[in-house]
Amino acid sequence: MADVVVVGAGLSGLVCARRLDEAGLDVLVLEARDRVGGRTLNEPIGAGRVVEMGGQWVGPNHAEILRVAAEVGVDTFPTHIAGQHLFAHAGRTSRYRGHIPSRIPLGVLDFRIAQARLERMARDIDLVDPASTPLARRLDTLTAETWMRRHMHTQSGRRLMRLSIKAVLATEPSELSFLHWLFYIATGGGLDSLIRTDGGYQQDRFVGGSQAIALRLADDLGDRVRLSSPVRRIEHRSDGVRVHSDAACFDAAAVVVAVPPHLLTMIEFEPALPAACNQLSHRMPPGMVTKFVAVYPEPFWRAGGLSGHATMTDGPISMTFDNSPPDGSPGALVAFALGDDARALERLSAEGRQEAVLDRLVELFGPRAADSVQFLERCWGREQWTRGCYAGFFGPGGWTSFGGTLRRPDGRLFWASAETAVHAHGSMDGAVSAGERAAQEALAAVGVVPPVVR
Ligand SMILES: Cc1cc2nc3c(=O)[nH]c(=O)nc-3n(C[C@H](O)[C@H](O)[C@H](O)COP(=O)(O)OP(=O)(O)OC[C@H]3O[C@@H](n4cnc5c(N)ncnc54)[C@H](O)[C@@H]3O)c2cc1C
Repeated sequence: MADVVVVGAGLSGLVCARRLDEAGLDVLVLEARDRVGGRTLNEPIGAGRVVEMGGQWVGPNHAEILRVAAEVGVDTFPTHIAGQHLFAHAGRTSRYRGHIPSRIPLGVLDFRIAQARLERMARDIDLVDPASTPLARRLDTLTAETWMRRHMHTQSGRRLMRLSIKAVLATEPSELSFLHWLFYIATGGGLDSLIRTDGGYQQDRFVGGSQAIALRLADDLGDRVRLSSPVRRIEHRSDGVRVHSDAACFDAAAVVVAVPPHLLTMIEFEPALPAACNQLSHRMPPGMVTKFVAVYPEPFWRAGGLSGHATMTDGPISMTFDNSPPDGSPGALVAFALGDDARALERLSAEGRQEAVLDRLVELFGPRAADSVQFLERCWGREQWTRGCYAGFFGPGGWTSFGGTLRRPDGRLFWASAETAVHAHGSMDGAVSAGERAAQEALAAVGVVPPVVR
């Protein structure tokens, strides 16, 4: 019998298990996939180099993931951003510097005024319980799209704001609760912090790829991590839990479920979860993102004075970055298809998607972009054990009806995952802090430390 079973070997579950292990508990991690890391994933691009197909960037305010990376000996390096960026809008591509394209001054002004207003409103958000923010219900029943239509005055400004929302949450503003958008701005330390490279969320990457952190955490835990062990059923009683996976069935004093809320529908609970918790699992859908990486012998765009970063308001991809390894060899461009664009690309064959993405890269970076030596794609909506990314978000009414159950323990059941984080919600940093918090709760439940005061 283990003290605690952790379901899911993403960053959240692995960090939780590490803390429980450090406290002297007997811990077991059950992972559905045949690998660890969940939404972080490295793909080889030759000569021992990798690119990240899942979460990859960290910013200066991501202290939790940076601390864990340092603990397991994974360094960071700056995202390559030197040079001019590209902005493709209304059929024309132009160059710019800074982090907002300046070609459409009225649109930029409209965007900046809206940003200031959003950041003012975000300062009032109660991060621990957004539903108790003043006027929460009113904010929660609006979509971000409705707010933009009411409060922004130019089509180009709205297109910039739509692009920012898609880039940050991988969802359409029409699907998103306005309260969730404000919460996300607050949890990320402001809109600039969310969209910036220097000084923001995209500032740094991990040497050897972000999945290296999960791989090292799992190495340290050794055979206490069981792969290919999807958890199908959890029986929970006042004196313990029984966790049924495809591999075996395990008894423990407590269980930490470290999977995103929408995947709870794939686990049977006995007795059934409270109604609000059951419903929450249907009310926090993930965004939709397909990530493409085109690999080249060298980062040829740098010689032309380009950074490799491009933003586009008219699809089929919305942004690109230079994703080459630290020494720039080989060259790699990462491209993101987000929300409806990613859904539209799913209707094409793999060859059709590759052609559509490379054609767009050629329009942006010139004919050499057609000559990729390797082309990778990862549609996270197609992944059985993820089903969409970057993270779960709330649509209209979600926070005020279901937010209160997001991380509330139920007897011997505890909840982790990036979606349960207060700070840097939905990110790798959030995954780590949620894992640490759930570990503290589980330790209190088995009597190792006093209960956590929330
Ligand atoms: C394309 C993409 C880009 C992103 N970009 C960034 C970024 O640049 N910076 C950033 O900070 N974040 C980014 N993110 C988000 C970040 O990767 C995630 O928030 C974080 O990795 C989530 O960790 P987690 O442990 O909470 O969840 P997950 O990584 O999803 O881990 C959950 C684990 O549980 C397993 N599982 C699910 N169901 C079961 C079951 N029934 N039984 C057993 N195991 C189960 C899954 O296989 C998975 O391994 C991105 C994500 C994606 C996909």
